[in-house]
Amino acid sequence: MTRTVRIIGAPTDYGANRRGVDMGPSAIRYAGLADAVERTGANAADAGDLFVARAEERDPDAEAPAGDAKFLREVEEVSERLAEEVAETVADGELPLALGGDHSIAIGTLAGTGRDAEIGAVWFDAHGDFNTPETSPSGNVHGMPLAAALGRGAFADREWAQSEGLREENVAIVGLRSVDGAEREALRESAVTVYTMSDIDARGLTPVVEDALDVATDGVEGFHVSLDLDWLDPGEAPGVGTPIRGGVSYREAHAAMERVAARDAAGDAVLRSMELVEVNPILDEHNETAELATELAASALGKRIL
Ligand SMILES: NC(=[NH2+])NCCC[C@H](N)C(=O)O
Ligand SMILES: [Mn+2]
Ligand SMILES: [Mn+2]
Repeated sequence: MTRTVRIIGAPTDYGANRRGVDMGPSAIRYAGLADAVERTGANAADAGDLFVARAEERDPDAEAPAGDAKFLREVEEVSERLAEEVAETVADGELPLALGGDHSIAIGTLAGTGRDAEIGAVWFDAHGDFNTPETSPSGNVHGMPLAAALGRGAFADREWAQSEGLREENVAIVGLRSVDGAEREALRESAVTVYTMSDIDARGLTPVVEDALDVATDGVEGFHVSLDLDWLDPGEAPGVGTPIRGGVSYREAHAAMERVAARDAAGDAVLRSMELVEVNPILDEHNETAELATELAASALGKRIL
């Protein structure tokens, strides 16, 4: 049976400090995402963009009180819409491919994909995104979605943010190289598995990604792949808001996505949902980061060289 990939745009920048990332879905579509998906042998169905109130219409009083996250009410609205759409897509037997927008959209994706099943997640990112409103130095929600989905800190009583079927034991972060002080402590005492850039340097990419996939597929029905384009080195992916030197190469990124596809094909726990986030076309060079996002999605969905 041919798989259908439903493309869902979430053009938001409420979780980040930078304008422009809300144009990510347009840039990724312009780079040829639907065609690239179809060349993997899947059907591509584009569900269009979710409604996101324009930043110009932001309520100036929406700025969070000290110690809370910025634009959390706006993030909640977008998350609820996205969760609904993702849950519906999964219920229809299709694979949701969400396009950010900043990484706060993962709150909605994970809430939706974890609604009626035990799931795992692999987080390909330079950052841990494990802050909470209490620990965040910036107040930006794109540094918090993993903690939010797991109901940590101030997210404990925010049900909309939580992913019912996701447990820390089934979460793996790959390629971490930028982490804040209190975020580091939180990661250390959590049950999340972290593979840093040093682990990739010491062991090589493939075994690290295989281990991460073991974590994310252990005893669950399916796994989510969250791909923050700042996971790659800024030389390969310049169009991101929070670039960090020393990221993975073009080839390593493709190799990782090919491991995802292989694990999906093995069928013990299938690829259930995916998202491409943090592409900022204003900071990009000739749309190369959006093109890269498109290529990497194709590799994760089974595109092969031969
Ligand atoms: N998804 C991202 N690009 N996150 C960047 C987070 C940066 C920083 N750790 C913060 O919490 O503000
Ligand atoms: Mn990041
Ligand atoms: Mn991120």
